[in-house]
Amino acid sequence: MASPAPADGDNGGLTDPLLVTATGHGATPRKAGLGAKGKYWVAADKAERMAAKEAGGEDGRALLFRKYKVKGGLLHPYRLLIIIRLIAVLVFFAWRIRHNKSDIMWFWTMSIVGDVWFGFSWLLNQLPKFNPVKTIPDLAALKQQFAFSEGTSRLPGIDVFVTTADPIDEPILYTMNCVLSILAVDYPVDRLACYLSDDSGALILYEALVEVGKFAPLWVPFCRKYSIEPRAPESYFEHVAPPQAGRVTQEFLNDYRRVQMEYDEFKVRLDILPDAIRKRSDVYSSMRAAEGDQKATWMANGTQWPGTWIDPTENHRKGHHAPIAKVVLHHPSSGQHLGSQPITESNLSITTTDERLPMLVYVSREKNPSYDHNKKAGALNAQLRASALLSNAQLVINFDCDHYINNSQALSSAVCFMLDQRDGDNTAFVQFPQRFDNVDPTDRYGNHNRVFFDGTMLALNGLQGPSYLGTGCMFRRLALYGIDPPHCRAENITAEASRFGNSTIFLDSVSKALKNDRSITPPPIDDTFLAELERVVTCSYDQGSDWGKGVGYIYDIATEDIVTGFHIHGQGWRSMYCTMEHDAFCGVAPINLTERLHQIVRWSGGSLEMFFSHNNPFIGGRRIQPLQRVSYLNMTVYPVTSVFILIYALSPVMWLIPDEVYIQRPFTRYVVYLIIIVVMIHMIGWLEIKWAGVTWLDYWRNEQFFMIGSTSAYPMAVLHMVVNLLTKKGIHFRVTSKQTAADDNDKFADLYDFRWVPMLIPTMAVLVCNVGAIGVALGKIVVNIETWTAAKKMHAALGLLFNIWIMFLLYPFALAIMGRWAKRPIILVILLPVVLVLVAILYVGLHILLAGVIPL
Ligand SMILES: O=c1ccn([C@@H]2O[C@H](COP(=O)(O)OP(=O)(O)O[C@H]3O[C@H](CO)[C@@H](O)[C@H](O)[C@H]3O)[C@@H](O)[C@H]2O)c(=O)[nH]1
Ligand SMILES: [Mn+2]
Repeated sequence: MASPAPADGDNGGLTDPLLVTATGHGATPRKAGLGAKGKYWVAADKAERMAAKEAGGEDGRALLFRKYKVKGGLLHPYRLLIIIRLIAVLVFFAWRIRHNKSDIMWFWTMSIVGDVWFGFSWLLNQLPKFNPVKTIPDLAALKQQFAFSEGTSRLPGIDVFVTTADPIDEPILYTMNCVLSILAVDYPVDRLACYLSDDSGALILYEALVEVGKFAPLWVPFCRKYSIEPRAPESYFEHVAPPQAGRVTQEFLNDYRRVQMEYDEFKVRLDILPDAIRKRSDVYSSMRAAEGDQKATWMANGTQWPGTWIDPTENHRKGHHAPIAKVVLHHPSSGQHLGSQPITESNLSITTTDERLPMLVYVSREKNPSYDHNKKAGALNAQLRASALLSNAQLVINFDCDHYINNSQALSSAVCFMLDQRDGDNTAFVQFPQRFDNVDPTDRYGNHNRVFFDGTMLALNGLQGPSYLGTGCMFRRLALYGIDPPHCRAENITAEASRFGNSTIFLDSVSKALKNDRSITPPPIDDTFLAELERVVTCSYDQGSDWGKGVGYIYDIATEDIVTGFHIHGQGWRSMYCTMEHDAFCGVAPINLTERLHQIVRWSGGSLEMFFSHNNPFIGGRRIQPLQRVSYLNMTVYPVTSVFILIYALSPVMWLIPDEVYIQRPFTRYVVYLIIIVVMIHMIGWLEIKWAGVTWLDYWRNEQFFMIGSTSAYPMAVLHMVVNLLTKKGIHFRVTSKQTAADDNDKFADLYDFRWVPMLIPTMAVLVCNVGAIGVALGKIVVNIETWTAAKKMHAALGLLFNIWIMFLLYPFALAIMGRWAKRPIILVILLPVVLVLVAILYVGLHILLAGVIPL
């Protein structure tokens, strides 16, 4: 699991998360010893450190992170190999063009186009990786410079946003665990606020938050007192070994049991919420039935819920309801809680522990069928505005509801980058890698995406910075507002209503943000203030302003993340990648193939949409560095590659043609050249996985999933895009289901739950085509073994190599269609040869039967 079991030792049984050395992620334990720096990295900021030391930190700011580059011994061969391959590819093209001999000329021409595209897209992908940089926060320096204790702290405020869109598809328990992990994070409570955006407008989510407000007064001090990790109770109780009597103090044992019991009760209360709300509503509604009221949904205080009702009616359904903003836990300085007393009067034996909690706010923006809600970006922008009115923190960070804080130091770590004396002020956002703890042990569908998170992103970190990836990313509020970075900011910027919308309080908050003149405590929350809070989350607020265009998260695209990051980079800001030895955040990934592919369609579709928008990397983003631009180009056009891959993968169909046909002559040479440049890709990949610190399995899964995606989701996205260009219809945001196959006994039940969707037809076609081709090839060999020349046998063998390679790449897909049978992959190993032999026999039989009729 995500965190190494820390429950032994004598400080109440817990270790300092910063000192944890054995890194772990998901179910696959990583090789120990890779450490923070890894053995292939060396310090890259010695000179800077020396200079800072000599200057004696005159500007009062320390170096708050360390920078590492890849060791010369690995970096130089890596770069050299890239150059050699580039030359090899060019030579290969020249050779092909000079030997333009083929049995099917149109196919030859197409394959040349395909090869040129492969070469080009490889270059787009490879060039930005020339100079990977790893940056690691120096928390000790931060703690030394900025006092953490309340009252004296000079740390900037952080507003944390959580988004949820559905209480069923996105289980409430996950969302509440996310919220609890935020409330318990190690950061000054008066400088932290948590906002939950609920796009379903369901009372149940609000009441679940109220329950959190009752359980948190126990959970948070418990975490603080014993330095609990992770601070999401579900993960803590489920995955961390329980303390054993005798090995920990009695006090810890007692507190642990107490908190665990209360947590179980908290879960029960969450479970009965739907029933409780329904029963209460029935009672109230029957009392009011005489007054002719509809069957409303009622809150505990006897008022009607302004959001979605259990029995939806006009103005009270998911896509149509009033704006709601409710403070669940007030700012600690106000010293009041919302009617909710902590569960018991006598808490833990927490005499010395700080019991205060950060502010917690529920927001459900208004919904109306006549407005476009702009999906997640719309929700985040509503939170951005609501939080500006209440806490207006300098920094904001957002989480998907299925992610939680796994390392309580994560927020402070991101702050290290923002406050660093080097480029801190020009850093717009700090992105963390995404980690998942529900992925099957061998990561069948490449959910961990290590090659991307640990390779590509470190590469970008050496340029202008990683792209924004949607969750676990801390922003500077001003950067999100579309303000230029300090190094190129105009003087006297004013907050205009035409740009930010016409709320005076909001505009005032922008001016304050610009002057960095904020107060820690929120304004008094009276009725006028609450009305304004709700007004900034109405549908119409965005209208006629720059929200979603140059202000806030960007609209009109299936994926707001890449484009929002692009826009910010385009203004000249930089970003930083924050890797921590003990993973900062952890989330849930779709391990079901169909769900996973839907997610991929959205991502790749969003990329293409970006390419065909004014945010196209060729024309947009005026201050983007050249190589960073190349990388954005790669991120937006990569799905196109799949069209060529799909054609190639279907080409073995040629085995069915009776004659010998060669796409390129001389064939043997062609294949040998091809093998050389393909092998070189993997040699580069091999060096890459070394510096990225990922395993061969990670690399291989990545290759496999790219093949599966290239025959399903990516071409689907391309198709979507074509339709989109013709009809102007965007891709629908289908929230990734967090639970499909429910099975209490099998954590990975989803893996074996296979559902057909049309986009899988090409994948199936490729599989059938390759199995058929290998079978027919075997048959041909049997029939012709006597007559074939050595050269011909060689050609057959080389052709087959390609087919077999495709089969290996499609292996996870083959497992997917086996459904539950895939629990024993051995079946496939037996079944496949049987099928191949059957096809071969069929071919031989047909050959004998029809010998005189048609030439086979
Ligand atoms: O109308 C909407 C739709 C989605 N969401 C939220 O958006 C988040 C991401 O949705 P999810 O279905 O979980 O998407 P994933 O594919 O798991 O998310 C990945 O891909 C998204 C981009 O497509 C990124 O924004 C995410 O951060 C990234 O984790 C969730 O918290 C949702 O509740 C909303 O708030 N409102
Ligand atoms: Mn998700």
